Amino acid sequence: MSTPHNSAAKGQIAETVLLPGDPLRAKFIAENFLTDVEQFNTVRNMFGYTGTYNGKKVSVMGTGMGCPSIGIYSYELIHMYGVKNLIRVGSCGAFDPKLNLYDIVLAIGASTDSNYGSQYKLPGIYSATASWELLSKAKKVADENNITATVGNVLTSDVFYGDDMDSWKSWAKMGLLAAEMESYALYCNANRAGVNALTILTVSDSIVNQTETTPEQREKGFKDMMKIALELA
Ligand SMILES: O=P(O)(O)O[C@H]1O[C@H](CO)[C@@H](O)[C@H]1O
Ligand SMILES: O=c1cc[nH]c(=O)[nH]1
Repeated sequence: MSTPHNSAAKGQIAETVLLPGDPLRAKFIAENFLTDVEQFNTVRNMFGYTGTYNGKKVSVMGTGMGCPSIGIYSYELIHMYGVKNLIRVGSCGAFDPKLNLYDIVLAIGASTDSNYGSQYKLPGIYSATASWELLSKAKKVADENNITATVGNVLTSDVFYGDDMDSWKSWAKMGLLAAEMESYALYCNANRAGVNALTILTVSDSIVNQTETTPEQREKGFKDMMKIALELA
């Protein structure tokens, strides 16, 4: 079997899949953290791999950027490939001044300016939330490994270069920690289907402090994020 976007055969994808936005980050994870790696997808260069971590089968696949893109890939992973645990490993821009570069954020919920949730025709506004099972385990792994991980609400935005570059301040007033572009759609798809999803983010820049990571810092932060995500498999 295959889909318009994924050439994997049924059974080639593990029940737990790590989902970076960048397909090259998927390649990096497969090459540096997994053994016995098999590539299952190259369609649109959205690389997907399955391998082994600590004796457990785990997959990793890029999602692209934004709700429509992760919406497609996560839907297919859940409904066509039987994936049960979807763990986004992404970067974010921090609103909270207490967040340092390459700190980890565990997104307990995602607020949004996206219209993704309108498809469900709900009589109100949906709060998209993470799997408690994955979230509590991720926090435990972080604590045990002395990794600073802040749990909170994030903004999933449809825009990276918004017309109003100060709009983040209104979200920050509501306690949101950081901005990224995919978690709301991921959580909607997972919750609608009754499977588990969690977003783990590395702070790649601070919108409030006007700072950004060097490549070296990014590498360290991203490694912490991978460690937490892979321990959930
Ligand atoms: O690093 P990734 O996972 O792509 O995540 C963030 O980076 C991209 C924007 O540069 C958006 O996809 C945003 O969510
Ligand atoms: O500022 C940022 C950084 C990463 N990802 C985003 O969506 N925004």
